[in-house]
This record gives sequence, C-alpha cells and structure tokens, in this order.
Amino acid sequence: MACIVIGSGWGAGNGRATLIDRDERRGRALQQADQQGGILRLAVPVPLRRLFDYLPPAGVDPASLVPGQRLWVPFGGRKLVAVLVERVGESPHENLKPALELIDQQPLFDARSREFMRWAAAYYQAPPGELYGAALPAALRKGKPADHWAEQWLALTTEGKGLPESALARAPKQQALLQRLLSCGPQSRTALRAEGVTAAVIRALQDRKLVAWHSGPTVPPPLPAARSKTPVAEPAAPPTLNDEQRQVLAEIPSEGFSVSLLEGTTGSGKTEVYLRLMERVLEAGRQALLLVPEIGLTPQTLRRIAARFPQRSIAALHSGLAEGERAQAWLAAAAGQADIVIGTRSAILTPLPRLGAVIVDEEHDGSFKQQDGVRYSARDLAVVLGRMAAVPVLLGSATPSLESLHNALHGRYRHLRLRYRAGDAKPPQIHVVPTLGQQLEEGFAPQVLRHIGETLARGEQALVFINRRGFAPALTCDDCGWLADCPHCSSKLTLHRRERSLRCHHCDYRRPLVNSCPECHSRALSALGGGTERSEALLAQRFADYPVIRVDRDTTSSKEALDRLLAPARDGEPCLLLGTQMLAKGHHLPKVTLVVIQDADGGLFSADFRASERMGQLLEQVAGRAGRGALAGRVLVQSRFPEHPLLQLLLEKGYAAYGRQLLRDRAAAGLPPVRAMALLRAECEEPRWAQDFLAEARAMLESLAPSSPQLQYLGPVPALLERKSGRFRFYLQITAEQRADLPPLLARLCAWAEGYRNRRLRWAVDMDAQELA
Ligand SMILES: Nc1ncnc2c1ncn2[C@@H]1O[C@H](COP(=O)(O)OP(=O)(O)OP(=O)(O)O)[C@@H](O)[C@H]1O
Ligand SMILES: [Zn+2]
Repeated sequence: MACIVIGSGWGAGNGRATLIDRDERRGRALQQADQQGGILRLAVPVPLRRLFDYLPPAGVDPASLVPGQRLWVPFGGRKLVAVLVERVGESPHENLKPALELIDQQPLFDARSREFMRWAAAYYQAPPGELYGAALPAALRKGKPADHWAEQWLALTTEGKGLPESALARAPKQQALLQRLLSCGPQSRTALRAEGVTAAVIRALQDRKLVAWHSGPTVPPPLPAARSKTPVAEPAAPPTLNDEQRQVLAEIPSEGFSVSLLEGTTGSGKTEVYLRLMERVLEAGRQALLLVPEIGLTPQTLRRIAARFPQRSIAALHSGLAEGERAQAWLAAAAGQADIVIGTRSAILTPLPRLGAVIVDEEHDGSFKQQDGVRYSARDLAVVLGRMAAVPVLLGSATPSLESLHNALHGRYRHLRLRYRAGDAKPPQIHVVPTLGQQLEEGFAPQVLRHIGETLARGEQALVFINRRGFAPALTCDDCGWLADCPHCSSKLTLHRRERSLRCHHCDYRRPLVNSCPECHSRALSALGGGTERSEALLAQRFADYPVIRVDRDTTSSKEALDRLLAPARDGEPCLLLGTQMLAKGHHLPKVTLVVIQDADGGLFSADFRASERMGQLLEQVAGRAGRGALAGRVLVQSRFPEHPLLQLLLEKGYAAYGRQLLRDRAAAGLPPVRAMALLRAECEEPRWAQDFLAEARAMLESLAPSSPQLQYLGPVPALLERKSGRFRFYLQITAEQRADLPPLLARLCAWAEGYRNRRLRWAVDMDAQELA
C-alpha cells in the first residue's frame, strides 16, 4: 500500500509507528516538512484504526487548510474522500503523497466535534475514517461540494442588533421584519419570498445598514407534507404544565453539564417536558438536539414539534429524505443554522456548533446501538457530547434501560420521575389471561375475542400486539416431520401465505411455498405457531364490519406509509389495529381502549440475559397505548406461565419495580450494567477458523491481563444464532469491574487482530455489546 500509517492516539493506531526509532523519525520528518504544519493528518475511510499522512494538494498553501475540511486523496489506487484532522510539522514516514484536491472552503467539523470523534474512535475501537464516514450524509461522503446547497440568508448587522424595539415605529413592515430577525435569527430568501416580504422592505433596511445578505446552507422542510399543500399543523397552544412536569423542568439545570434520567410512565407527558426544555435552549440562542429511535421518527412526531416551533428552522435527519435534502439538513445543522435537529442514531455524530442540550427519547431503545460497522451507542455518546459541550443531557423513557437506571440509582444521573398520566387519562387496568389448557382460536382465548368484539361495538379501538410477522414461524410435514429450514442460517423459514413464499427473517432467503413435503411428498403440511398475517386472517373474518389494520414491516414500507395506514385510527373510527413492535412506541391514539398482548412469554426463558429486560419494556410500552384519552384502558395479557415471578412482578407492580429487580439479578450474576462488557465477534464459513481466532485472541489477552475478579473472559462461545448467511458465528466475552480497563485492552486486541492472517474471517470488537445474537 502506498499510503503511510501513523498513530496519534487513535485507538490502536501506533502499530507500525512505534517500530520506528525516535531519532530516525525526526530525521525523516525533516525531509518531509519544510514548514510548520505542512503535513496533513487525515481520516481516510478504510477499515484501519489509524490516521494517514499526506502532503497538501499541489499549489495549495498548507497554512490555508483548516482541520475539518474534506479533501480527495489517492489511496491504494483509488480516490477517496478524507477529512483533515490536524496539520503537523513532521511525519515518521517517507515519500508522502500529496492529496489531490481540497473540497471544502469552510471546515465541516469544528474543534469540539473532532475531539468528540477522537474520543468515540478510541472508546469503540473504530477506524477514524469510518467514523467520519458514519457522521457524514451520503452525498458529502461521496465528495459533493457543500456550497452546492447554499442560498442567501438575511441577517441583522451589529447595528441592526443594537436597535431599540421602538425604532422604525413609522415603518411597520420594516419593523416587523427586524423583529422577526431578532427573535428567529437569519431568514432565507426563499422563506422571506414565500411570506411576501418585498424586496423594497429589505432594501430599505439594507440602506440603513441594519441587515445584510450572506450565503449559507438552506434547511429543507422537515416534513414531506410541508412541501405539499397540506399545512404542517396548526400552531398549537401548549398545555399548562402539571405540578410533576413543572417540578421536573425546574430540576433540569439550564447551564453546564448534567445528565437527567426522566423515568415517566407512558402518557405522562415526557414529550411536553422535552418541548419546554427545547424552548429554553432556543431562547438562549442555542441548538437543541433530539434523538429518537428509528421507529419513533414519524411524521406525527415531526408535526408535533413543527407545530410548537413554527418560526424555527428544524433539520430532520432521517432516511426518508432524498440524498440532497439530507445533506442540506446536515449542513444546516453543522453550520449552526438549524435551531432544532431531530434525528436517529447517527445524528449524534453531527457537529452542532451552538449546542444547548441533548435529549434522547425512548433512551432504552435498541436502535441507538449500531450493530455493525462502527458499533457506537448514540445514547451513551449523548452523555459524552453533553460533557464536552458542557450542556444538559436528558434521557427519557417509561421503561429506562438498566444501564441508565443503574446510573440514576447510584446518583450519577439526576433521577426525575413522572408517575401519573398527563391530562385526564388514567393508568390502564391489566389482566392476565392464562392460555395453558384453553381452547385457543389461532392463538386467541375466547374471552379475549369477546372483549375485542365488545370494544369495537362500543365504537372504540382495539390494538393487538404480536411479536412476529408473517403467517407462521415454521412449516412442517405431519407425516415425516420435515421442517422448512433456511439453507444459510440456523433458523426456520417463516411462511408468508399471501405472497406464497417461505422466507428467512435473518438473511432474507426466499423460496416459493411448497404444496407437498420435499422429503416424503406427503401433502399433509402444517403451519406451526402464528404471526401477524395469520391473526389478521382470523380477525378480519371475525370482525368483518370493522377495518382491520395490520402494521408490520411487510405492510409498511416507509414512515409515510405507516402514517397513512394509521390515519383512520387517528380519526377515531372504531377499528382493530394489529401488528409488531412498530405499534408499541410513540403512537398517541386516544380511542384505543383495549390492548391485547397475544403472547407474553417470549422473554422469560431466553439464553440472552437481556431478553427479560426487552420483554418488560415491550409489554409496558404496548400496554401504555391503552386509555391515553378520556376513555379508560384495559390490557389483556395472554400467557402460559401466569405464575412466573417476573411476569407477576411486571404486571402487578409495573416496569419500575421490575427493572429494579432485574438490576439486582444482574448484580448477582456479575452482568452489565453492573460490570462492563465487550465482545470480540468472529464469523467464518469454516467454524473452526473462527473458534481458533478467538482462542488465540483470548490467549493473547490473558498474557497481557490475566483473568482475575476484575477482568474475566468467557469463550469462544457460539452466538445465539450460530449460523447466519452461511457463516458460523462465535464470540469471546470480556467483562470488567472498571469500564475504563476495557478500551486500552481492546486497542491492543485490535492491533493484534489487524495483523491476523485469514482473509476469510470477519471480526469485530463490540464495546458495550447489546446483543448476544
Ligand atoms: N400538562 C398537560 N396537560 C394536559 N395534557 C397534557 C399535558 N402534558 C401532556 N399532555 C398530553 O398528554 C398526552 C401524552 O403526552 P406525551 O405524548 O407527552 O406523553 P409521553 O410521556 O411522551 O408518552 P409516551 O412515552 O407514552 O409516548 C398528549 O396528548 C399530550 O398533549
Ligand atoms: Zn437465512
């Protein structure tokens, strides 16, 4: 490889650089740089945990280059987009190549953002180039120039800012525009034109040197609806806060770094608390960052925020945007133009120069942890960012993660509670329906079906939660016992009856549905178990007078599709909703008075120690959809093990007590969050090779840090899904009493693994791993 490797405190980056003797290094360096800062240290998007040194592009004065700018660089015969991390005076390497071309006039990443990236790369053992790649929207990652989206913005000059309010009283249009700029910041030419502000008014203010145009990125409208004729929403008058909400807000400090966990029951008005905190941040002239789970960034959420802050520019960073719009929104956030930034996981990596607070909604949600590539946790990084920016961090959930609960109970986070539902809504009543020995109809007990019927007949809505999509999770032959397996994974194929196919939900393998057993040719095939499609068939036939709305990944291709599908439910018509966890979160449907959980037992006996936590969260969240309006709610939970102590605790005392019990269990078992955990994962078509790699890794680690009560190793052990897409998967588990002990050890591990010679093997380090699957 032509490019040169250096280390500078980025994870395991010092692999080769340390081999070079110091004096030799200086000698070489003098050959390279004839002036201070003449060498560019760049994050190049390749899977190596290092930065790379280059010379400036031909004819470019290095002094004109600013860290945070992008450059095109040659790398292994390719041309890549790299980010300038720092300029240095010397390099340990000879024959540095010049970068090809500077892309940005202005840096995209400010100093704090670069420091944040450095921290994240070191903690998660991430290749810096890949981390910057994850931070950038696709268009910018591909090298598109940032000024592509610039437009003209009108802003107050210093004189304009100093003008007393009563000035220009005789020119009301000019005064209105000044007021607007004063309270809402710079306005784009497009926005002003759309609102009918005339060129003459602007020119009059320009002549008085009170306003000036400058160029900056535009903020695209956060909602597709805003581009069509439908208004975003009526600006709504905020509700009067109740006592609990007021108290919670008073306890969140306005200034400086703090972390608060807002543990608020479903429907208690957490979102209202977020909105008020945002308001406070905006009034202080700063940016608010709101992170939401993938499932939570719905048009409904965006509408609610846009309606509250009609004058503010809101940048929504989500996958529903076209590539150009997403880049635009990102640039507006990074330039400090957007006041509110709402996004899913990767939004945490967006530079926000005026950051005033970070809010994480549904902080327990699994989608905040990236499960491949750079395996960062956006929730945990939110806390790190808050510390660096010295701003408050608010983590909110009805069902906090055990990690956050642990921190709150140990006084590391401020623990704020909302115990009651907001407005007039009452908590739902929960009843268990034992299913063992009952005559079930496609998985439903007769009294459950009766309750659904009664709810619909009263003109109300019912919601049925089924944690599995498709018609049935397995197909079997009644004569010879054949089971439809996935040829690439250690799993069964799911039957999808409408599209007449068998599909693997792990690798997406598909084959047409068979009519007879491929082994014995018998036609006696049975579908085992049930999924959403199967329940839909029964419910649609049983309750034919009402709309039955199925919501799962097969019916809902996009957030807008979900929004459309739920429209009748929002309108308050009697209807029956059924679906997977897509229905569990965030929806506020006041007419839902009955929630049915078809099978509560999934998490009780799993080999994954987090399964019980996830089950509790899911049940509480689904149950929380009931009775959110004026009408009281009822929840029916079907279970084969109604006496199970965990289930009893959850249903009788709620998640708050349940979560605390799980924490005690984790402490007794020496599991996270009481101990810190990292995994070294390996997968390979040849299982032996993955196991050998992990065994060698363990031996190497034990030679550095022998196992002790403080540091323990487990494995290699097979992953819960042992084979996926044709590869066998294993992991080595490392747990530590002190979290800080892990990153240095993992850095050594990565340096070792990067030199491991087996090209067929894939490996990854997963700090604070969330899945054993
Ligand atoms: N102080 C208040 N007075 C009256 N209504 C309120 C108040 N605060 C919130 N609400 C209303 O109560 C409902 C639930 O509030 P919100 O969506 O903020 O709850 P949440 O805690 O975020 O719920 P979840 O976690 O279940 O999504 C909303 O319709 C909201 O407008
Ligand atoms: Zn498969």
